[in-house]
Amino acid sequence: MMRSALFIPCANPKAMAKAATLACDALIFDLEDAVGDSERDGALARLAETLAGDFVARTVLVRIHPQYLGGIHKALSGLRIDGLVIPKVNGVADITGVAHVWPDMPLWAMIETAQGVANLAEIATAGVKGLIAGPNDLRKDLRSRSMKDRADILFALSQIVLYGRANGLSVLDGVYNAFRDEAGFAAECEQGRSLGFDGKTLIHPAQIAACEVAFSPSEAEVGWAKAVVAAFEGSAAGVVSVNGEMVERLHLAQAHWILKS
Ligand SMILES: CC(C)(COP(=O)(O)OP(=O)(O)OC[C@H]1O[C@@H](n2cnc3c(N)ncnc32)[C@H](O)[C@@H]1OP(=O)(O)O)[C@@H](O)C(=O)NCCC(=O)NCCSC(=O)C[C@H](O)C(=O)O
Ligand SMILES: [Mg+2]
Repeated sequence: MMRSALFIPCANPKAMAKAATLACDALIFDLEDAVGDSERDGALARLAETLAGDFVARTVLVRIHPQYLGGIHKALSGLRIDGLVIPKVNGVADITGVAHVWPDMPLWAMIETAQGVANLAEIATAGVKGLIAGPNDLRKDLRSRSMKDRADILFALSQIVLYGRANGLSVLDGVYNAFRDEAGFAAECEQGRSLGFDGKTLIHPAQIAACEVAFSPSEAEVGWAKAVVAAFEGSAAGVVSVNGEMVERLHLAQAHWILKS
């Protein structure tokens, strides 16, 4: 399960000091956009030091800057990293280039350019473990304006889910920039969950709790799942009725998935 994945800017000593204790599903240590050019060496050294410690989060990812991959590999190889996040993936070459330098490392592709969306079919079959939406870069590339309910990038979000699911990959929604806007964030989590995303990338620790609630089954979903399992118990029927609704065996599989989540 990866419901919540928090970006930690490696150039920020206070944020890095908090990383070990943050109770999100995944941490994404960022060496790309959250690090200024003059901060690069210090950020990398701080990350190497931090990765030597333990974390409450189950999964530790590093978002690389492809331009500096050689130095990043040299500084971090042998340290605990569960996967690399590749930003601005336009096509398969962006993935094979990283895999060549860092073989056997699980890779995640950020889909945040027009080319990335257009080439999703090849990116999703290039051996990556997951896809991550990047709404900020995507809007920049598309020259779109942020619209209500993300109407301007909805097609891309749905394509990310579609190609991810078709290839058995994890799919994470993009960040919500207004980190003090709790209601707006909750609504966007709800939308991401409804679109089919497994979880969401975050920029602030205050977003973790609400995100985990949104991407976990609701009480109503658990109630429905239990009722479906009960309805099929000891029954050989292909279809039954639960609370006035048709339920088929495909719903039983869905119910088991909800109860397992
Ligand atoms: C957005 C922020 C710059 C806000 O920071 P700040 O004003 O310092 O917030 P607070 O005062 O509320 O912070 C309270 C304390 O929490 C720590 N903190 C804040 N954010 C994080 C974090 N992400 N991880 C760990 N700790 C964090 C602060 O240091 C404060 O500590 P203390 O003073 O000791 O109490 C900031 O939240 C931030 O930088 N967020 C992450 C930004 C980032 O990583 N950006 C890159 C990834 S997002 C992206 O690239 C999108 C994608 O690619 C796309 O295209 O869409
Ligand atoms: Mg981006």
